[in-house]
Amino acid sequence: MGGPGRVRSLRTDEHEGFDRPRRRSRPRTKERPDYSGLPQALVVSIDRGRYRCLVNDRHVTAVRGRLIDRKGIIVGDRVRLDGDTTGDEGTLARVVEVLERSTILRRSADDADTFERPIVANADQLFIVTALADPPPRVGMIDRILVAAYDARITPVLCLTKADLASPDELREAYEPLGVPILVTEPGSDLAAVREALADHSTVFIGHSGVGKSTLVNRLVPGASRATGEVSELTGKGRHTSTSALAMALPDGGWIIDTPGVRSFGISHVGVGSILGAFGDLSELAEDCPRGCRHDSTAPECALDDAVADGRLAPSRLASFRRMERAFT
Ligand SMILES: Nc1nc2c(ncn2[C@@H]2O[C@H](COP(=O)(O)OP(=O)(O)OP(=O)(O)O)[C@@H](O)[C@H]2O)c(=O)[nH]1
Ligand SMILES: [Zn+2]
Repeated sequence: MGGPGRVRSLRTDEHEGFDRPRRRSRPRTKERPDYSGLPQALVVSIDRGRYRCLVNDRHVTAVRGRLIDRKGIIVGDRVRLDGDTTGDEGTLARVVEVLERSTILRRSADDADTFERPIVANADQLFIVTALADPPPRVGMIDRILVAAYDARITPVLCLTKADLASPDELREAYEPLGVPILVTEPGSDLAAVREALADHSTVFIGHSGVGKSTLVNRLVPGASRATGEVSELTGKGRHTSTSALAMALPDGGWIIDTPGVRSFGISHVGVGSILGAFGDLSELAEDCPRGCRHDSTAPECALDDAVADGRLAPSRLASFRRMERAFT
C-alpha cells in the first residue's frame, strides 16, 4: 500500500481498535435490518419493562426488542415499532429501533454516585420548578439543574410557584444576570406567559417534591390528573416513589415531560468547564485565560476578571456564573 493509504489505516486503528473494520465489513443488513418502513412512535412513559408509546394519537404498549439495550429506551425517545401496533387491549408491539436523540438530560442519583442516568430524551427546554416557600427555594439545587441543562444544551427556564407565599425578587436578582427566563405563578394566576413559553417546545419539568409541579401540570394539561399533595392514594407513599417520567401533549402544540419530584440532583457526570460553552460571551472572553484556567474567583489572571475590570462584562453576570460553577464542588 502507498503512503497516504497507510497513514489513513493507522489513524483508523488508533481510534477504533483493530477488529472494528473487520466487523464493519460484514453485510450491513445482518447487523441492522432496515426498519424505515415501520411506524414511528413517541415513548410517553415506562413502567416495569412496558413502554407506553404514542403512534399518531393512538396509545400502544410495547416491549423491548432483543437487540435493544436494557437501559436503551427513555421517555421522550422516538422509536420504531414492529408487531401489533393496533393498540387494542391485550396487544403488545415491540420497540426495534431508537432514533437518534437531539438531546439527553442526565442526572446521577447523587454526587457520590458517578453513574449517570439518562432521564429524558429530545427535550429542548427545561422548566426548573421551584417554590418560593414551602419548601423554601434551594439555590444550590437550582444551580445544579441549570448546570445539567447547559451541559445537555437544553434551554433552562426558572418557573417559580407559590408567589402568594413569598416574593420572587431575590431569585430574580440571582438568575436574571445569567439570562435565565423567569416565570412566576400562584393559585389562580394567569398562565398565559407560561403557555406561551411552552408552545411548540418539548419541555421537561424538574422540581423538588412539594413545589407544586403537579398542580401546575394539571392546570396546563386538561385531563392530566397528576396526583397532588403529600401522599399518594394508590401506594400510601409519597408520589416521588414513582420512577418514570411522563410525556403529555399540550392542547396548543408541544409537550410537557413531567418527572417525579426529586430531593437532590446529582451532576457528577458533568465536567467542570463544560458549561462555559453555553455562554457565548463568556467563552469568547475566556479565550484570553491562561491554559487550564478554572475561571473561579481564586483563578489567577482569569480573563473574566479583566473583562469585569474594564467594563466588558457585568459583575453580576460573572458572579452568577461563578456561583453556578460552585455547584460542582
Ligand atoms: N400556597 C400555594 N400552594 C400551592 C401552590 N401550588 C401548589 N400548592 C400546594 O402545594 C402542595 C404540593 O403540591 P403538588 O402539586 O402536589 O407538588 P408536587 O411538586 O407535584 O410534589 P410531588 O408530588 O411530591 O412531586 C399541595 O398541597 C398544593 O395544593 C401555590 O401556588 N401556592
Ligand atoms: Zn478564566
